[in-house]
Amino acid sequence: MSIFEESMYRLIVETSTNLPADVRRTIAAAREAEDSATRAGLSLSTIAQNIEMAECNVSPICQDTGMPTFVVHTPVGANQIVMKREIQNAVARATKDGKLRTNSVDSLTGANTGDNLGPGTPVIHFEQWEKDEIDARLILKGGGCENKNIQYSLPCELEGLGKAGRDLDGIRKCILHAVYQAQGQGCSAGFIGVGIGGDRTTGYELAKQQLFRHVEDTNPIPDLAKLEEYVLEKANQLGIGTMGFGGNVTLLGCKVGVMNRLPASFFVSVAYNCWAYRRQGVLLDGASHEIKEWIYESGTNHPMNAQAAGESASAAAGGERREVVLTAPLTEEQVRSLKVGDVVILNGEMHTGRDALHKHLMDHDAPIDLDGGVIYHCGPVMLKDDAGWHVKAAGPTTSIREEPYQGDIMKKFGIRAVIGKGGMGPKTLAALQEHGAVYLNAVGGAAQYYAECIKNVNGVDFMEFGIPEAMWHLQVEGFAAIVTMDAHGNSLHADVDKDSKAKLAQFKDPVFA
Ligand SMILES: O=C(O)C[C@H](O)C(=O)O
Ligand code: SF4
Repeated sequence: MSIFEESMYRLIVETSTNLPADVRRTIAAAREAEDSATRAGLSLSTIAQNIEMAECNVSPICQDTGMPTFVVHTPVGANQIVMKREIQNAVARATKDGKLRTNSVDSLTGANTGDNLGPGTPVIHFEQWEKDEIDARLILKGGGCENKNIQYSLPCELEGLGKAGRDLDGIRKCILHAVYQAQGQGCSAGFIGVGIGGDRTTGYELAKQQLFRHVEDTNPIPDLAKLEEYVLEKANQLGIGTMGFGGNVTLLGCKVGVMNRLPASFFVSVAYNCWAYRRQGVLLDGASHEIKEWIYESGTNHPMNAQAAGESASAAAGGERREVVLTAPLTEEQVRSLKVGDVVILNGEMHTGRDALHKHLMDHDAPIDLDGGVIYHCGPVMLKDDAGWHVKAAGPTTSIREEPYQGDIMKKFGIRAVIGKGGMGPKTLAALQEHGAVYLNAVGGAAQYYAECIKNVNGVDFMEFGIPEAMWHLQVEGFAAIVTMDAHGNSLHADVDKDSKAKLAQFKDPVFA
């Protein structure tokens, strides 16, 4: 393997497994701002613990290692064709080693290429510059937060905020709205990159470029520096909180860039990144291709103090929060006794199922008996050796994508609990009540934390859907999640959405007139 390929491999592993210092400091500050006994506080403790576990296990912080996106600056005359091939080799190797999930899926057939290579993946942008070194940066941005990106075409009408015109104040409204519409589904608290101007394509590119800025930098354009500061302060008054559980911290960073536009177009493009904000970079010697320095300060010397705080949080929560230990399969009576806010500690078997499985089960039988069963919206990272399959990372995926199917499938197979993140909609809520089932919200991104609860892989069906979409039968012990939708018609997600929408309306009046 060439030195360049080896350096790219190290960049991938570091990005996927070790959150940099600036991101860690911001998450640590968020923990300070939340009462540790609240749902948001408990989730932040889990997140802190997960960050440390990922570094220690050298395993993915989150199971969704995203669309690997490289931005590489090379000296004039460097052979970019060879570099591209070597980056692809490094991606395939990191996938084989379980540092990246198999994330490249044929859009027409659904077939997973298995090595993260295929048309359009990974994304590699080259740029020449007049320096001797190579600057290679990588961002691993997952699909759940990518789905919460949004592009506004000004002027427009925004719910809660009214008219957004073609000026700084209209831009302000779009950005606040972008945070509101993401709710907890992109694993808040998040970071946003904003691109003002460009066309639809370059606007989004500019927004993503902002995610390569340092969290603690200051925008060189004074108006934008003020806007960034304003958004960070006000977005945190929306009360969406970590995972959309409600709380004081909703946004961890806001970076805004600007470029020229066409007279007819005025786009504001927003790239939403979850707390698992994985980006790193290396400066390589132009001749040897050895790593000279890392671009973002390493997280290694910034422990999250997860253990101590985690313990005190659960001790504090003990008094106020009902904790219910259950073993699957579950009975209707057990799940009907649960209420929003209860913490469920689950033991026994659960079955993963996401987009391909839900679609399939609508008009096919299940390969196993799901009566009283627990479905986990999860696409894990799995590795196989002589002893069988091992779970390398296994946090929840965004549940709302299964909204068209979930209620029907629950009733058809007698499923009693669904675990995921971000909550589900009115159709599922009605089915929970009618049939007797609950929705449990796990902490999004906490892929190492949950992987440790999985004690055995009992089996797998539908491997033809690819590793993330297959139905894994997992034996768990002490799997903790919070009831956020119960069988009595209550949904924490609906409540937080309604409250935050009312709060959004406070920011209707012009600020940057
Ligand atoms: O695909 C996944 O595992 C998770 C995804 O990033 C999500 O946030 O829904
Ligand atoms: S599950 Fe959450 S933390 Fe992981 S990539 Fe998706 S949005 Fe990010």
